Amino acid sequence: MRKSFNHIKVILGYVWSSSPVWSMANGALIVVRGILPLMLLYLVKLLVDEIQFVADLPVAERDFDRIIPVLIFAGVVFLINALSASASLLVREKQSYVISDFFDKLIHNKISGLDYGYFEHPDYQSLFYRALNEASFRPSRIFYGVMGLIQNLITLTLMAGILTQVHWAVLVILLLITAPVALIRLRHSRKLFIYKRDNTRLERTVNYYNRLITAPDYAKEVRAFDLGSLFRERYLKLKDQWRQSRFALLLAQTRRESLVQVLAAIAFFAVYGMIAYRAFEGEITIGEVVLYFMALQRGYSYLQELLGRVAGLYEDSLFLDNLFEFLKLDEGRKTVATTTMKSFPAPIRKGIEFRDVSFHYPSNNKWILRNLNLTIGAGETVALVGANGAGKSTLIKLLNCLYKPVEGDITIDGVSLYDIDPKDRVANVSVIFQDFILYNVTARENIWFGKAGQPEDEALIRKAAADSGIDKVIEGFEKGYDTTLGVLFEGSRQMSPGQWQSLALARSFYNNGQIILLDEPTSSLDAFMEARLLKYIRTITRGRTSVIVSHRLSTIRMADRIIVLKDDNTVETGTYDELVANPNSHFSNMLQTLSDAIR
Ligand SMILES: Nc1ncnc2c1ncn2[C@@H]1O[C@H](COP(=O)(O)OP(=O)(O)OP(=O)(O)O)[C@@H](O)[C@H]1O
Repeated sequence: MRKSFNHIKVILGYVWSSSPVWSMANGALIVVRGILPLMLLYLVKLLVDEIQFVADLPVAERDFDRIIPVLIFAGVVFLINALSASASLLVREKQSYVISDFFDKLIHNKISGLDYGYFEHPDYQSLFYRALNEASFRPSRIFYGVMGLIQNLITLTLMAGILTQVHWAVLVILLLITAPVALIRLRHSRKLFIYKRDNTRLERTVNYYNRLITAPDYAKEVRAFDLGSLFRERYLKLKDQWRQSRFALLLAQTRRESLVQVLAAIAFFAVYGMIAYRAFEGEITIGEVVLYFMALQRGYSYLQELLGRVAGLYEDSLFLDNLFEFLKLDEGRKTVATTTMKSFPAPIRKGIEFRDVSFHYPSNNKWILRNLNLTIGAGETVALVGANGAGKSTLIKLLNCLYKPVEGDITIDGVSLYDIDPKDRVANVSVIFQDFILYNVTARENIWFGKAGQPEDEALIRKAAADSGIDKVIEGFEKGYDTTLGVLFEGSRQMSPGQWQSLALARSFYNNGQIILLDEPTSSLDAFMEARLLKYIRTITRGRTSVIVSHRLSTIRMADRIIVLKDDNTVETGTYDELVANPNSHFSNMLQTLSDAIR
């Protein structure tokens, strides 16, 4: 409970700091809307008593004008009540935008600063899923829950004044019949939280199959292998499993609640009976009977609402655990204080050095690289080769600081790569990953994203497109560089995988960094495009320090030097001619195996 209370306090602090004016407007409306129901009740009582009084007068003395002021007053209060309801909706909507923007920013900033490793680690997927799902709506709900609670408290306190006029015991009875339901709900909230936490994986699997069935990325293969019915079956089976245990929880709660509701109804009618009896005895007026009946009925529903809100708040605060757990994740990139960050060496004089680098992924202790020592000289172009799974892409990820070596260090001109200001590094390293992104934005933006920190440079964009050979394709579109690419949006134009790869290359050319990292840059290109591109890669890598991962001989031959990553975590390096001339080299064995296979 204490933890929940603290969570709520933190969220309210966030909300207040993000929107003090809207919070005050909301608060004022809450007070008004807390008092108005009671005023309405009193006006009904007043009206009934006035009507009764006038009706009891001899016919000649009856004067309807007596009732008119009360009617007008009731009308005004009614109008204020209705207007305040509309204003409250508007203010809530507006403030919910501010709250949602605030938390989106908090989460987006956090997620952008997180180490890349979290995204590839299965253990964190469920935490991300829960945090991102909960964070979107729980904070607003907590704020409005607290606001509603205050409104209920104001109304109930005033209502309690009326109800004690019937009998002091009425309040106790009301509390006794509503408290058990609230306790049942509190227990259910906790169970629901534990259920959701323990079943995140199941819920994610259900969503995964839903995506496999519905998302465009999978549509081709799902049809080609006729996987639709299999996935639908799995989806329904898992969803049913997920829903059944959730329904069982709800059923248990409903059973307990129903029992308590029966007792509540009995107590309720006993109090109604008491009021009716006092009216029968002439102790109270008909107006008072109406007032008490309505106050009792409203008091009961407000009290239920209030305790329901307490349970809701408790539930929301439990779920906030997910958000806070997520916000507490380490931001590896921030471990180096901004003041001690170094600049990227410009120009690079010595080159890149791997000093005793060992690496395994956080989710698996198997070494991918072990005691790796190698240098890539300034201005040198090396081809990184090796069998599938040898660790080539991993090495590219390390050079991009997506991971840090478990042991050893990678330096540029002696400066640890991890001490360099990330912004400076991004500006100096051009990269194309094996699994590059197909951005569904315009062709121009697709290229500009290579250096989005600076304004678009039209001439450079066109040059990068021409150098990667995608210019003719883009110019062939009706809207040229303004054409939205992909299949997601109306009026878009789709390109072939090879064309997308050329575009991704244009993006990395546009970045124009001192270091160029290309992970299988020509894997989807046809022989002509590849030949053309190799010529250009040779030009842009001249004078730049480049690492090119490739399985293609044509690309490998182009490099100044070849680094072969072997399965036993050792490396072999030399020029193409040196490695081929050495019959014992791993590289020449690879080539031999290849030519035997072709023969
Ligand atoms: N995120 C990850 N978590 C755990 N292990 C991983 C992860 N990514 C890759 N691996 C493992 O690391 C090893 C090296 O993978 P990497 O992608 O670097 O190989 P590669 O040489 O680029 O292969 P390919 O030629 O197929 O592209 C593989 O055994 C792979 O299973």
